[in-house]
Amino acid sequence: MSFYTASATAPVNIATLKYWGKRDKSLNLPTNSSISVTLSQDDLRTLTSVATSDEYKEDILWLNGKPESLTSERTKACLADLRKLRAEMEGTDPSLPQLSKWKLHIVSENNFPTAAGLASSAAGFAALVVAIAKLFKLPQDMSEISKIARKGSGSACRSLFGGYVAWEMGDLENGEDSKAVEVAPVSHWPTMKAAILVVSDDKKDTPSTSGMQTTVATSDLFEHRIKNVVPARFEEMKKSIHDKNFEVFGKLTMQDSNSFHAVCLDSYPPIFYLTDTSKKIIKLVHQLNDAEGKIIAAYTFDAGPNAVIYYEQQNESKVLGLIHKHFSLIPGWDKVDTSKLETVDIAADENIHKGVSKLILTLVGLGPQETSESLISKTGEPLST
Ligand SMILES: Nc1ncnc2c1ncn2[C@@H]1O[C@H](COP(=O)(O)OP(=O)(O)OP(=O)(O)O)[C@@H](O)[C@H]1O
Ligand SMILES: C[C@@](O)(CCOP(=O)(O)OP(=O)(O)O)CC(=O)O
Repeated sequence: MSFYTASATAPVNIATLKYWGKRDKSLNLPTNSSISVTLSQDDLRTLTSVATSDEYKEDILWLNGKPESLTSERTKACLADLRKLRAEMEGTDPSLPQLSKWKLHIVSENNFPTAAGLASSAAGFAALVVAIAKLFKLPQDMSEISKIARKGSGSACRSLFGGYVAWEMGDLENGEDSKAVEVAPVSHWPTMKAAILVVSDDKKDTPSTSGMQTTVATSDLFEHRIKNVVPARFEEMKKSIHDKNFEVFGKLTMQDSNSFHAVCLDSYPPIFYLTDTSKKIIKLVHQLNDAEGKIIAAYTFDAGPNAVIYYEQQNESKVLGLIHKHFSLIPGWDKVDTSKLETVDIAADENIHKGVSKLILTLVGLGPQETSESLISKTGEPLST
């Protein structure tokens, strides 16, 4: 029996300029370009192992220990593209094993809640595509591979790079120019940190895909957003990253989160992702920035109520001081010497912590990594971990 295997890890990314709207649903082509920060895999990551053998009977995926369907059009599109690239290599070099014709066994684990608005689909599809690209020894660069991950989940294309990443929407109908590119590596601005307040890790109400479709079909504000707001913001945000200008970056990040949730509300029927707790957190961040007289913290919310608060290392004592004042009772403080945090005198509803289940403290991080750690046995079954 012939057996080949490879494993890769991939990070979560949280957009600071949101992707919301598709111009082509099957190719996952967006109506606007977007920007994100890749988060450290020490805290949030997917590990995916893939194996192929001439004896496997079917493609199988085990996600977090359970068999998961591989029949979705999106996953099929990713596997078909990867096999096509491998088949091209085999066509030019007949000595290569015919991996493109064999079935795949895939074992994947997320070290954080799946489908809870923490971008599991982004890390998941990025890890899947990178692991198979390694297995097939594909020569394509990460931007090329990002076009395949994009077909799995739009935001996944941005998880192909570390640091600061843009997804250029492109304008070709076949999507060949709709790809992720690096804006700047982690080393350019390594002091960017993120505090994630997990407001709910239940599965969310309106999935991103259907939410976007409703918005594109019904919101007038959305037209304004994609034509008049995002194009200039995309350039300004890239510049703020190049300049390491947190004041500009933070303001644009908060404005874009608000703009995205405004078009959700303007959809018909309206889509609500922010909860009362999310709104109270927004208010706290504005109060902190007002008290400082400048922007030192910036919130952003995806298609769910969880708050991601970006800040720079040099302001950690103040930003975490505020968060600790209100959320000291929730788990997630083990990495911090809380006695050293600044006392920040900003009041909020005394029960605000009850809406939050945990805190994840993380920072900007690297892109996908090949790893020798494997989740799959020689017989192609998940290894118990
Ligand atoms: N490790 C993985 N490997 C393959 N697919 C995955 C993996 N993790 C998640 N997915 C896919 O992504 C789906 C979850 O995507 P969904 O968009 O609902 O949630 P999310 O990505 O956590 O939230 P959001 O996109 O709003 O941040 C899962 O049901 C699964 O199909
Ligand atoms: C609000 C967002 O997080 C939406 C992400 O949407 P998805 O990438 O999950 O959508 P699909 O392409 O349909 O899989 C904003 C963002 O990440 O840019």
